[in-house]
Amino acid sequence: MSEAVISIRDLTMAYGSRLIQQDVNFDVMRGDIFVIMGGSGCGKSTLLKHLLGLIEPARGTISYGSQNFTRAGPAERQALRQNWGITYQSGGLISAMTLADNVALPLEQYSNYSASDIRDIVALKLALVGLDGYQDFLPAEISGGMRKRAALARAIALDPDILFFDEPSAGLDPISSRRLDDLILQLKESTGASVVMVTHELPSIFAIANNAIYLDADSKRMIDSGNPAWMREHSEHAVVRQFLNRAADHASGETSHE
Ligand SMILES: Nc1ncnc2c1ncn2[C@@H]1O[C@H](COP(=O)(O)OP(=O)(O)OP(=O)(O)O)[C@@H](O)[C@H]1O
Repeated sequence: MSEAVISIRDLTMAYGSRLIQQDVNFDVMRGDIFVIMGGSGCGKSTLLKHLLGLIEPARGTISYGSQNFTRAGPAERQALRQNWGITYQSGGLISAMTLADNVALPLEQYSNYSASDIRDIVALKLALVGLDGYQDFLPAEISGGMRKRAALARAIALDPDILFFDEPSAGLDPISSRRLDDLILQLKESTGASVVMVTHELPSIFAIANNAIYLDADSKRMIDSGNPAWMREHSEHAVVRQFLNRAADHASGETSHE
């Protein structure tokens, strides 16, 4: 039976007096690969920052399971955060540290594993993302796609329940992007983690997401939610159908010179 891992109720987001989105309601269910969609500037990154507790809601609540995150104190929030793995758009690896040291960082910070256990876990996580043998490389010594995968290895170091991605495939070529999609899907299957992501990569949405919301910049409301493939055909909002049908155009050829 599926259960909600994140519940958003009547969420209004604003920067000071500047309203970004109002009355947003949705649930992320366990095992979802959930995508936050919408045109540029609609508030996708802002919503992700709310989910991570980096920005506080103007109104409404964010809950993780039965815990009200919005009202939680620092200790409770920290406990919840330890169940999250986060990869930022830039990757966020520390450039002066090897991949192994980067992946070891959260383990050293938040677990009680011994040094030798940490070495084993790091090797396992790097192998899971296809970076076996790259332990001693610095981030600058590997490709962009490999850096994204290394960041993913670090995000899964503590076996999180929820993985958050901000534009995971930004800046990647289509093949690396596809490989990252496959990896996210595979990790979701093998770890049972739920995945929440912001992405502009429309082909990725159809490849891996089962659930999504669409934030509309004009009305400043979440105007649709559900399975993206279903929404592409059946959304009652033309703007949502158009947004998702662009994906088919992108996926079907490289002929556009835009
Ligand atoms: N710190 C801030 N202070 C004021 N306004 C902000 C701030 N950060 C973002 N905004 C504004 O909030 C709106 C939503 O921004 P956000 O980055 O969340 O959109 P987005 O949907 O992620 O956009 P994109 O797809 O272009 O990355 C934009 O109009 C942006 O200019």
